[in-house]
Amino acid sequence: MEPAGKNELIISDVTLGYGRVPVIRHFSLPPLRRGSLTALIGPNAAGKSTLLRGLAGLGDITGSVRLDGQELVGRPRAERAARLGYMPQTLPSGIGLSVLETVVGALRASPPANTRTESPSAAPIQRAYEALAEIGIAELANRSLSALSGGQRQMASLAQVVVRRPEVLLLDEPTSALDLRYQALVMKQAVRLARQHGMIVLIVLHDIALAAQYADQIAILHQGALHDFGTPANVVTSAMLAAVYEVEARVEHCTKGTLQIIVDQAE
Ligand SMILES: Nc1ncnc2c1ncn2[C@@H]1O[C@H](COP(=O)(O)OP(=O)(O)OP(=O)(O)O)[C@@H](O)[C@H]1O
Repeated sequence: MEPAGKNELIISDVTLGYGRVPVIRHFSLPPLRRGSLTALIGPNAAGKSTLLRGLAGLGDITGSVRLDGQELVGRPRAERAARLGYMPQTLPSGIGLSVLETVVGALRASPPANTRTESPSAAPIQRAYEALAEIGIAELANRSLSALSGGQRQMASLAQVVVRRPEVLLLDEPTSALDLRYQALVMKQAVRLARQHGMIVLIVLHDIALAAQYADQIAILHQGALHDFGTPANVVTSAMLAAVYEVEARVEHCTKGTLQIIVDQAE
């Protein structure tokens, strides 16, 4: 029998915010398994970014975050960063550096915690090239990061996280600046990283249809608390959209588990 919490990320009773005011209050999720992709959705200012930052070790957090049964809250930032890869919503411009240099820099700053990589002994530059090729932007390797478009920079930022092969991927709106092709590419890569490398992927999305198409489960955050958690088919409902987003909308289920949300424009 597996020891308690093995292969799982368990978030329990987490509270955090800015100054004295908590944004996230007593937040818990059912265990997130290795190999799974969970979408975190919710309205603007619900606290999604705050939660991801707290999980990544940025900001004072109380409660418990256990990975493989080991408590992460209170552990040194570097240790957490090695196990949890975090892609922030606001991306650094990396002035003067090429995309490749920023990916090498990310790898050197926070080397993988273990050797669960295909080529653990490969040189950082080779690994960085591999990461860029893996997410489909090898042609950007020698471009200056600060000269990229918003979408290209988002892809480069993803490469900076993926290259480290963390056990947990925390991605804050990684598709917000991407066109349709790259949205699908990023979501497919996220699923692949979960399945092939046993990562636990937690990804903030505003596009509920995209979340429903790719996520194994969806967590809905509303005013700093968990509103619901479950499979897309179970949690994406007209009642949820009315309660959480305050919109009148229909949810139409299409083929292959996809869905369409039609918002009633009438005031
Ligand atoms: N640095 C900060 N200092 C003080 N308050 C903050 C800070 N960052 C965010 N907040 C507040 O915390 C709350 C949650 O913000 P957060 O960015 O986590 O929401 P979000 O769900 O990610 O929103 P969005 O979908 O708009 O990105 C908001 O009320 C916001 O004003």
